[in-house]
Amino acid sequence: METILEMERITKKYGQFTANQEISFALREGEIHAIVGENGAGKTTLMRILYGMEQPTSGTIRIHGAEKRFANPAEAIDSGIGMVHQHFMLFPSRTIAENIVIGNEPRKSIWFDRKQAIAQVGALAERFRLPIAPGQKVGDCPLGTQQRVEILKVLYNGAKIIILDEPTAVLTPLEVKELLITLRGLAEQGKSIILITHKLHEVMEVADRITVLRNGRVTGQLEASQTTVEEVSRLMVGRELDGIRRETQQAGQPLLQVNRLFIRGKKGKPLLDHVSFHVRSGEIVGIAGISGNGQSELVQALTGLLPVDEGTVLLQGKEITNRSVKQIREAGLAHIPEDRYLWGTAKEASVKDNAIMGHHRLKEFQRGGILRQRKLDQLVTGWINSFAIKTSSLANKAQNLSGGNLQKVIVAREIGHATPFLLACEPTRGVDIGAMEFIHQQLMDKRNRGEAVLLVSSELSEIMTLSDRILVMFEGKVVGELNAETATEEQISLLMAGGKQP
Ligand SMILES: Nc1ncnc2c1ncn2[C@@H]1O[C@H](COP(=O)(O)OP(=O)(O)OP(=O)(O)O)[C@@H](O)[C@H]1O
Repeated sequence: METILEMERITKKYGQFTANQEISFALREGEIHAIVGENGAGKTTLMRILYGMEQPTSGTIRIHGAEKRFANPAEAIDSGIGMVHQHFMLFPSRTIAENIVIGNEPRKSIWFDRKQAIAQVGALAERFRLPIAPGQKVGDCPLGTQQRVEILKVLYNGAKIIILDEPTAVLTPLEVKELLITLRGLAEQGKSIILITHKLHEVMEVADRITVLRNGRVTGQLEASQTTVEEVSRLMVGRELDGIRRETQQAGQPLLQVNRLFIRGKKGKPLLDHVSFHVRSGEIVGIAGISGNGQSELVQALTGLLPVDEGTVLLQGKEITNRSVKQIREAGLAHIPEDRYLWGTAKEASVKDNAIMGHHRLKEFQRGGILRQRKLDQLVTGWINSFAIKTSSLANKAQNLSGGNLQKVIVAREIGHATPFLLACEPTRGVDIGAMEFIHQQLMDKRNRGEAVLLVSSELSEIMTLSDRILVMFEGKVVGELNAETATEEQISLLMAGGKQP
């Protein structure tokens, strides 16, 4: 296979900090090349340089042997590079076809030629075997379809090299399978794919080669068929992973009691349909379900972000139904939100301010109405060390942190104070395997201390590893409860898809 892209000795410095250190990387035509590495290893930085979003401090990019410099993404696109971002950049009120052709629309004299756009997009989708309905509104499509639209957009613009940044993070297990098949199909048709991901099993399934980054440097370049998940994770993390320690433990009294919660929906169907369950002290209860089946509404109802129409929520015996977020937190609830950017952080604020948010009101951190800065610095520095959060300083803006490191700030903030109850939503989304194991152990320790955790996750493996009991949600209802020790992935998947418990 011919080499299409070479990145040679790329270095990127932000002030004193080196995000990429002499990284060399070659991509062959028709290959899927995974780039893996811990949070903050420099994967996204390298791709932003390739896509013209950042300029390297030094180093060379060549395409088909010719040296290139991309001042902006438009220049990278002109050279056949496309990027599918983690957060989709689509117009929800526009159709699939309009989203794909935007910026390069077919025209009949000066007017947008809608018919032609639909025909072109339809033909493109067929050629690359990406099923979509060109006339459908993007806002009505599930995330898996929206991602296909992003891929088609990149193909429409003539990309030969396609960069995908954590593409499976938001997908259901079935959508993940479909995406991996799509990627193989694209590679077979000669496209070269760079895949950034933390999911090593997916890497093993789909990639031809793997480049491992650690602290901004390349620590390994491997053929996927000749390596193992264990070897790759050792190169990523620099040590063997331990596995998590679960103590046998008798669950105690119910800490959270949810009784017949009901939220009316706009289209007649309830968003939550008389949901009842409890979580006892010393227990992790997992909620499994395909996203969009009421999990988000349940979480928002429990945390005071969405009012409920009927039913009650009790925390440590005290009613918290329809109370304010502040009141609910004061009653003993901590919350790792599912979307770290929307609910979890203030991007413009410092790492320290983000880490103490919500806790700044605690008496121990105030004296005479003034924050005890030194004490707070000590607290946050302790978290930065124990969670291995990569940041240049406490004053660094949250938006400068890599996605996984920002997630660790949120987890530290919500676990750092031993609240009796934790609602953990997608707690390891976007974090590397070392950090994932660390966060899992923190959740388990919380349970082992006799506190309680409600875990909402789209990762079945996470639910199965951590939970004592598993509840499955479908169409706003809890449709099954399983003992995690005996439950199988097949049983849970069946319930998630609306099947009956055998
Ligand atoms: N604009 C910036 N200013 C200062 N530091 C930055 C900036 N952008 C990135 N960094 C730092 O560079 C390092 C590499 O970040 P990058 O986003 O490339 O990591 P990553 O490997 O993609 O991590 P993740 O898996 O968490 O997404 C991080 O420590 C990050 O804080």
